[in-house]
Amino acid sequence: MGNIPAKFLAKMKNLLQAEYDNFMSSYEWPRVYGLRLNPLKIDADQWKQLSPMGENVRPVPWATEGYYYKEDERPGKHPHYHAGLYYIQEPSAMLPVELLDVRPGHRVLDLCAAPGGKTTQIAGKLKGEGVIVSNDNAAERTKALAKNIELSGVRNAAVLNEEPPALVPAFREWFDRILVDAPCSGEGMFRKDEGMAASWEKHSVERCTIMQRDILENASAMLAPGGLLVYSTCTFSPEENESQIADFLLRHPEFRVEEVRPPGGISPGRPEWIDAAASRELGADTTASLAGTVRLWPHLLEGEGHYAAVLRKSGETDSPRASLAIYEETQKEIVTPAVKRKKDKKRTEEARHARGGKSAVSEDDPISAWRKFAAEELQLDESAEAIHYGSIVYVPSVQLPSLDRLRVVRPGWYVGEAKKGRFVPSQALAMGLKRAESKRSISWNAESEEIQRYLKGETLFVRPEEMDIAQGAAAKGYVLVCVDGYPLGWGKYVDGMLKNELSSGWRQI
Ligand SMILES: C[S@@+](CC[C@H](N)C(=O)[O-])C[C@H]1O[C@@H](n2cnc3c(N)ncnc32)[C@H](O)[C@@H]1O
Repeated sequence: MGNIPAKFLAKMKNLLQAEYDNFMSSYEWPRVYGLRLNPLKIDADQWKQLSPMGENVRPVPWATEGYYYKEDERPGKHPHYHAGLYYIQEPSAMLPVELLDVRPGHRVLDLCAAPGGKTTQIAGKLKGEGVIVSNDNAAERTKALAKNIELSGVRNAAVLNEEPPALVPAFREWFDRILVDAPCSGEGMFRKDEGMAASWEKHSVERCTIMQRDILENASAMLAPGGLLVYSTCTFSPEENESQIADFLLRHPEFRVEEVRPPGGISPGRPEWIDAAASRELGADTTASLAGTVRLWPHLLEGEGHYAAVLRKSGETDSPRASLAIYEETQKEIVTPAVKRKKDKKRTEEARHARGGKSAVSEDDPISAWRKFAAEELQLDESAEAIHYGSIVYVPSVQLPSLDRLRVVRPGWYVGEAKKGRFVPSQALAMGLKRAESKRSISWNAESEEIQRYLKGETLFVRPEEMDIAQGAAAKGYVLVCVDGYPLGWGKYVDGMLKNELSSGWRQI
């Protein structure tokens, strides 16, 4: 680890004193690898029965669905990865969402979300109820974010590409839970990613501190009274951690630190590292409460360096929206045909805007095309209203506030596109379905040649009796192709041939 900046090492020596040598020894240790099971698809018992890998993993102490695996297992190459059964995630990075106390029905904002590790973890905790609004200000990175959401089969997410101040007017005090997994100087990642060490000077601590302050400021305005905000970084610098929270608490007396007592070698925050003037201004009790934030040290646990703080906003007691349906009812607008025409036109404009100005070709009534497809090809127990942006159809899980003037990547579950009077189902639809929700499906096991060939994009030859076909449905048509019963994508069956409909970006060449 010759390229760790000397300035960083000197700072750590000064902070850690007697503990410094121990800390430094962690750079010599091998990296650990983690994956998180996706509870929207599978639980631990089912996975262990299905996969030999399930026998060789160890649980991550602070993450319900987290496991350590050995590098040579290469789970990212396995068909179960392509079916979204798990997400590969650094073990320490699994903690912030565990602290967010997400419950089904919550409205959750993941403000700095790409590439989506924590968003997919949040979605698992929502169990399909409520909504996760997932935002990142880097347009390019929102592509990976949307793909990971789709891979995980999440139906109740919206993806935005905005600067936080632009979100505030639409979402003021709207969220029950907010995660700020902040851009940071990345000091905790030097062992995992040597590139982070090389770019440390560029992403200077000072620059990051200013960005984080602004992001937190906007996040606080979007949190409902009584709600929880978790702030996390993958860096050691006190300026981006305890001092950032101290500074926030000084500006926001309506927030307090909620003490974390996690298991597994996780350490308390270090109030003694904030500067004396801030400490005096905060007062002894609030300063001491910073010990209730947490640090993950690579020399004290199996994971990289992280920091997390849980902040509660004062106000009425927070609870999941037990009466969500009633609440949503009160939010519904009365839509007359004239209002609908106006809204459709506005959505088409938004779609054009979201695609960087390219014109969206609007087909004749994409919603009817979707409904017809759903009735003919699916067995969905859904009454949710679909919306369309041009020819593309989405199913939002709850009614969001108006997204006018926002850069919208996905306003809801992207189910497909109306094309010349046909409806073409999306990869996201396939991944979000359970096998039984498609009228036609076929499944092979993970080791089969058919699965390898399907993932490469090849056409397969199948007999109708190999497929599961709902009573009354014809053999010809869209087939949900599954591995061990979990969807991988679409095929189209005609006369003994299964044409491969796996989207090009999802194929394994
Ligand atoms: C630590 S990464 C997030 C990792 C992500 N939470 C996950 O678990 O996969 C920080 C992210 O913040 C984004 N970001 C930086 N500045 C931002 C801002 N002002 N508003 C929103 N996102 C921002 C970056 O593009 C980056 O994707």
